[in-house]
Amino acid sequence: MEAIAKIGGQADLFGEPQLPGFAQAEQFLTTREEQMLIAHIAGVPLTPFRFQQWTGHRLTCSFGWSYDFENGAFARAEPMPEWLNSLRLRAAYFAGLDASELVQALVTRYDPGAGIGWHKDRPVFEHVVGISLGQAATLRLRRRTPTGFSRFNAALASRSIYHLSGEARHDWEHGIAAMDATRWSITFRSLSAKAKRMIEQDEKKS
Ligand SMILES: O=C(O)CCC(=O)C(=O)O
Ligand SMILES: [Fe+2]
Repeated sequence: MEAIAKIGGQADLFGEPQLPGFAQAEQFLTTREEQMLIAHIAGVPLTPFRFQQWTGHRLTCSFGWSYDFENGAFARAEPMPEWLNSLRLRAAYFAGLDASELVQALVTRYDPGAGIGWHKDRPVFEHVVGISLGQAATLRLRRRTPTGFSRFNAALASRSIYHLSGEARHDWEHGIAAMDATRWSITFRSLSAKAKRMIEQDEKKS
């Protein structure tokens, strides 16, 4: 109830509070698909997330495009592996996007004790579509108000999918509290108009 009051009183058919630009669905994957994806991720060269000498317990690998948090470099990365193809198609369909828009995939493993602090995704990206595997988590969102923060929490069940766009993506920060068992996520992203222009200009030069 608190969230409903705080974000302006919108609720869906089931009385669940709504945050504009945030959508999610449970049972997006079967348990077998979840297990297969986790097995594929075991073969991915994940590296610890690093930012200004701070190493998180979070391990990641980018496909398609990568953003280096240490030097701000945005660059082409390894192409997406084939095992992500059908997932990308389905994720795009869920988000109402064309699969060709989802040019980045970030594969993340959160070991026990790992989470992700408050942030907004980098401005080179636009849509964020995330799939959760393993331990359930809570995606926390917040937005500053004159007197404090509006807050919105979304349960990320294993095998569920969410889409961050518009207001939820641009105006709200999000984070995930540390979990006590392993969670994996696969997040697909599209590029922002600004990033597309930047790439076009770079490619004209070369
Ligand atoms: O693990 C997730 O579902 C989301 C993580 C996240 O916010 C990010 O990688 O930007
Ligand atoms: Fe994020």
